[in-house]
Amino acid sequence: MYDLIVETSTKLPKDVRRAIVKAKARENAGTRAAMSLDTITNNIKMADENVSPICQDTGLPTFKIKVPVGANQIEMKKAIYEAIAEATKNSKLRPNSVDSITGENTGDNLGLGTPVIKFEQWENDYIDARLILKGGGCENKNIQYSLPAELDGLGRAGRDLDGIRKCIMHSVYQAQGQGCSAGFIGVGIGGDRTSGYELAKEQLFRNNDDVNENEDLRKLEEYVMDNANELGIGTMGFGGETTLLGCKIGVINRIPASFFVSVAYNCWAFRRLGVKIDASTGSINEWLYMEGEEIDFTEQVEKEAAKLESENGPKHVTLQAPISEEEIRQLNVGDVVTINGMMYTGRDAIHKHLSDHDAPVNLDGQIIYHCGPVMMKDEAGKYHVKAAGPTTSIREEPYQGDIMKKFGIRAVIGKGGMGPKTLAALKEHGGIYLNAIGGAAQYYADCIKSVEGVDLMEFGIPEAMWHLKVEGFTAVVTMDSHGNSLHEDVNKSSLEKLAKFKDPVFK
Ligand SMILES: O=C(O)C[C@H](O)C(=O)O
Ligand code: SF4
Repeated sequence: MYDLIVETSTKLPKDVRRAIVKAKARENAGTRAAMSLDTITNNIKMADENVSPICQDTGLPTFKIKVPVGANQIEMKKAIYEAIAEATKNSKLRPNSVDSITGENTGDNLGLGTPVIKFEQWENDYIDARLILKGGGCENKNIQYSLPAELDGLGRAGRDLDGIRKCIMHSVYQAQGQGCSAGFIGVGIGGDRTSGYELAKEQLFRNNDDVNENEDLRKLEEYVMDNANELGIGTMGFGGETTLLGCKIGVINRIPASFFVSVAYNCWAFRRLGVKIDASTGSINEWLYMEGEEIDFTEQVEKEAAKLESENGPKHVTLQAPISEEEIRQLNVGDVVTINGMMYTGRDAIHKHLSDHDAPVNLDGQIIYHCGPVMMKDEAGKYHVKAAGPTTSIREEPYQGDIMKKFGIRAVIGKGGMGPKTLAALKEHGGIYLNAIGGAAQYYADCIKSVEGVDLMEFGIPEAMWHLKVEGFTAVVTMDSHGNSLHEDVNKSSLEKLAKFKDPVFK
């Protein structure tokens, strides 16, 4: 179980790698989407080499285990709990289990409801154990439709295959870049609100290259894969050719009055693996999702480096805090910014705290990074960053603008963009929003040269305010101080494109 957890957190399965490489081939060199995919492939390679988490959000570990009749599930649960605690201690998982009401972090990923373990008996004599580590940003973009429904851009979605088609297209649109697109979706048709989502998540365990045995669903999967990319949302919501990397659809019966279509959205960092285990010895006999072509990311990364040197990319600016208002006003959406010097992490707990407390450090002219890192404390008590990509910024929308103005913060780094309240504050106060590449936790951890301090540790490791010294930390300006937002633009254009899918396709 320990090996399964470590491999799942640090190595993407082969089918997922192939989907990412295909996406790369579709993007034009030099575009934001291509640059993001370069960072993503580089990150996958670094996670392989460092045996460290691909993304800092190691999610809610969810195990699906098929056991021979008579296997002791109580003993197996105990083994899983032990392995989870051990993997957390060794920084292969971020401590991710928090009390829902107080926010207190248990520190070892164990607690009420975590991890999720589902057993099923079967007639075979071996154990099939599968694990998915699905992070919070993409989980928040799951969506459930109750048909009939009125959908933005698409109009009426009725209780038939075409209504289902509309729901699926809409689900990709509503996720925008916030679930770290390009993503994979699992769709569950039917059931109740619980079993529908369950079915949707089960689809994520299918091999991305398989073919649906149900003829209607096969056609629907192919339709979605052929058309969703036309929404133009692209990697990280930057615009681009690839928005969706996989679509798997399942169906179960429903009761007459209910008609649910449930969609589970998974980021590109699609961490799910499985093993076949000998039921008598406990040894691993086979790894799953490992068939087919192996992608050599080392070769990929070298090719990109050569390509980049020969190209004129977007405007490139280097910043070091404290940043002046004048420097900020010179930046525009699309500029690429490289940061050297200090930045401070702050996510949900910090933003709420700062809204009615003083800051523990002087934030005038400083940079806030929406990030909950994986940390390791060495024997001398010094912290080291093991994984540190951005978190979804929109959660801080109610606080961000006020906090920037209150403390004089000049730049915020996160992913997925922010809303109109923050955009107005950036204009009024002189601030920028920088979009880092979601999930690229190894890439950014490598840019962090030292941990200079930490405040508010009582909020737990992911939520504390870490003082980070960085070098060469690169992100894109997606909201500037002149009222421009790439996120607003992509949202608007993708809604227009969504409306093109209004007419019936499946009669
Ligand atoms: O919690 C995190 O670090 C990130 C989260 O998975 C997100 O996508 O926002
Ligand atoms: S940060 Fe992005 S890649 Fe990581 S778990 Fe969240 S959605 Fe997935």
